[in-house]
Amino acid sequence: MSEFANPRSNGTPRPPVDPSAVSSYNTSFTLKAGLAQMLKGGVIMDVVNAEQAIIAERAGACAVMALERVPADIRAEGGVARMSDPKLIEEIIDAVSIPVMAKCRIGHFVEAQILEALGVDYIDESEVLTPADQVYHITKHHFKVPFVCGARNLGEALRRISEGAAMIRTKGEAGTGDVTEAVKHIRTINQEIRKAAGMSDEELYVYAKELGVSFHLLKETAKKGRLNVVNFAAGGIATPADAAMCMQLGCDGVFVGSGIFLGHNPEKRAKAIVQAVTHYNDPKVLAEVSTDLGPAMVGRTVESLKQSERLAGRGW
Ligand SMILES: O=C(CO)[C@H](O)[C@H](O)COP(=O)(O)O
Repeated sequence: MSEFANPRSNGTPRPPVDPSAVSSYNTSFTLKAGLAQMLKGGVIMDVVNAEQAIIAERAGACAVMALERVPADIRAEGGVARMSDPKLIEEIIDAVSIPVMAKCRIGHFVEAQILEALGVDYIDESEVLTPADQVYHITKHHFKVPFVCGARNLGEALRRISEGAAMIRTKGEAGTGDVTEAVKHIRTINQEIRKAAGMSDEELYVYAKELGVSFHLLKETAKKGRLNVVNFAAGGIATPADAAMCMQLGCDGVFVGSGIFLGHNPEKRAKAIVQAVTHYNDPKVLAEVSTDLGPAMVGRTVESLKQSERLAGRGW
């Protein structure tokens, strides 16, 4: 046995690492993360059919998320939630010119392969669907299409980025219409980045171990003072004020799912939320766009949810 052989292998020599493959990983990640930068300052809206997708596009959404049921309905109906029917996704792709995202289950790399073959612009490996794997997330570097993933804290965000996620969204508690968890996750990530930014290398090594992340990625994040990919807010955003609050807390944009098409007057609310994200620092505009929208979705408070009903705990 050579001195470099792995004692646990069957003796077959491991192929040497191909440096060009490593650098193409990096190039492709840079491209995918750059693509996500183009969504900055925008609103991504959940839509369940082509008609809603057209409303979202006309309202100024920067992208749509194609799915069969918005999170509030997934929550209400229960059962196993899976990738949507390709027919629905194709109808939505045909209906709009803005990017179309679609969700696969956590760890379900075959659903991701199918979504990539359908030509979606982004895949969301989402805790809103029932996880397919209790241990592993998808190795997103293996795909050409960019992925967005949810995170509740800096550790989760950096682990997903290491796996190849080109965009992060705070998880919030989807389908509730209650913005508290989104706010908590945004604040947690911000606080943890600030903490890392004040650390020496020795301290960062220990913090990286504590968070379960790569020292180099943590150091890069600390130096930048932000994630190295865009971070959108998601989960429970139901009003223009919710959306503007997430932006003022430092997010690059927002996802709105249940809040638009389960509220009254979806067209007006969709436009109002887009305006609120654009003018998030202008209370006069926020007052104007918040006026006369009709009732927001009824929703549920996060506090009233049983542990088993919480979606944000899925993924690790
Ligand atoms: O899963 C999503 C992002 O990938 C949803 O778009 C978002 O989280 C929806 O949450 P809500 O219905 O509470 O707006």
